[in-house]
Amino acid sequence: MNEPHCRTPGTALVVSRPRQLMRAVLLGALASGAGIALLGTAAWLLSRAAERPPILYLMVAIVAVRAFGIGKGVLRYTERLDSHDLALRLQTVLRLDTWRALTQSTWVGRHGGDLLSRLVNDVEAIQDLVVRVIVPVASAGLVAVATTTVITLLSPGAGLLLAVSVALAGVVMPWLAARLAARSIASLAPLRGELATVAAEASDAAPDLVAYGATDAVVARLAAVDTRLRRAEQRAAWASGLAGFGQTLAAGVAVLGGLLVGAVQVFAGVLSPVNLAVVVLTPLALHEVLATLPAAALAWHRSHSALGRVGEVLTAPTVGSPDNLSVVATDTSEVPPSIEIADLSAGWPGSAPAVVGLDLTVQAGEKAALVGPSGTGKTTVAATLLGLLPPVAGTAQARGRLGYLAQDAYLFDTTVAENVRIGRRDAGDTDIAKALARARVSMPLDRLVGIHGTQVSGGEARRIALARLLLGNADVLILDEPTEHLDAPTAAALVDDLWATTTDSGAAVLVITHDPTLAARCDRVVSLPNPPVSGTNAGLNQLPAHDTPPLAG
Ligand SMILES: Nc1ncnc2c1ncn2[C@@H]1O[C@H](COP(=O)(O)OP(=O)(O)OP(=O)(O)O)[C@@H](O)[C@H]1O
Repeated sequence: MNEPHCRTPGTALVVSRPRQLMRAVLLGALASGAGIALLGTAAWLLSRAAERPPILYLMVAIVAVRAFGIGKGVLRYTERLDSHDLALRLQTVLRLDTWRALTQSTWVGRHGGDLLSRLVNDVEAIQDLVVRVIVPVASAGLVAVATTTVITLLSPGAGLLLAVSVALAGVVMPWLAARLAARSIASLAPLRGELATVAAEASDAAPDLVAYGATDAVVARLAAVDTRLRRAEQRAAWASGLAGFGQTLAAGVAVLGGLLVGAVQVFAGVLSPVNLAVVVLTPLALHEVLATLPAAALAWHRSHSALGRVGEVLTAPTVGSPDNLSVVATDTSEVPPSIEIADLSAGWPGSAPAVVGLDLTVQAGEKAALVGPSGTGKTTVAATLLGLLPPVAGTAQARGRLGYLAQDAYLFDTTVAENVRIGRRDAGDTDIAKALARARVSMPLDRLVGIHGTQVSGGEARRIALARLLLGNADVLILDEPTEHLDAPTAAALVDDLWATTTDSGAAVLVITHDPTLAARCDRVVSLPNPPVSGTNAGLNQLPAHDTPPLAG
């Protein structure tokens, strides 16, 4: 079945399956109705049985009590199946849409590390929209109308009192709970995100914090966020407790009022004593159903804020997109691999371009070095070539099978072999071992690297990432600091191998580096000057390798 992949938040999906939603509401109403009817019929049966009629007069009621008792459970179970199915579908579509939106933009990078944990919580909170808000509220509304109608038919006065108590317990109290807890609920998800960020940061930075004796400050920060979160939760709990108290009062009014009004009617001879039990006890069961509504009102607030935040991500302007990759995958037996950058201005959203007016062509079999002081935009050029950033002006295009060695290449918490296999999913262990050997890694394939590669050295991590790249048989290579963290002999040997491989295959290679020795081994060096205050990169230099300028950083 095709789910709609709209870029509007998930309410559209709920509405897009109206039949399933209506079925869940109806089943919910029937389940609650069966519970209320069970109490009403049982009340009637007990009162009538006290009059000692022939047993046959009670048979229908006895069977009805059993049917309502069994039906209540079966109907509730089927309602849960239906509503959870709808909620999980909603979650799946939202997760996919959110993931797609995140992969198509630099949204995460621009909004801090808590965004991901907040988004996970938010998408989960949206599930409540169906399970805890729409279905319980709509089904409670239906049974409230039906029960009040039945009681009004038996005793108009008791029916009126019941209607007032329903309005109090089903509308006023949930509204009050939501109003009192609105601010705390809005702050819950951001606070949970903040707590997750501080905890993750504390764990990642643990060695530095211990070394600088800064653990107390981080623990204090954790405790402060935890305290704010606990207070917000307490305020929300207090509001729903108050609403629960109001609901109990409303239920008491319905029962005692029904007893008084009903008793008067019994004495007046307009209500049978048997029906008095029904008029008095049935409202109790109805109020049990209404008791879930303050929680529904709080869940609505939570889901509503969550939908707002997820919607913000879904409707954020796309910044960079793998779908718009500036890489043209071509059959390089017909068109040689190349990198072509013309009059490129590149930069990050919200900032002035880091690079202005860059022209650079790397032909097949050629190696060019992109150098320049730290922060001058070398990695930004690579991100633009990869299609992660749209060019601010000009063009940047890679033609061929692109391989990228990122400056901070990610290592997954698995084995060396699995980290390398990402370069080519169908590669066997022999190919992986060869790629590792070419990248000068001498580790068992099944060696675990730890979270973010924490169980290997910086140089080993770099070489594992390089092996991943080599496995992919790319013919356009962008290497961001390939010799970083390596000692001089290892770096030299690794570059020898890399050069031999890429020269044989006729690859176009762009090396981003601060290493003058590596830059000197390239055919050409393009130097990025410090970013201009205004105007263009007039000082952009293309020098032969032996004229490499002194590099900063
Ligand atoms: N994700 C990002 N969002 C916003 N700005 C960024 C981002 N990454 C880098 N920048 C900014 O863009 C500019 C260029 O950064 P870039 O990483 O391209 O420089 P670089 O020349 O590669 O530096 P280095 O040699 O230190 O790696 C810098 O001012 C940097 O602060």
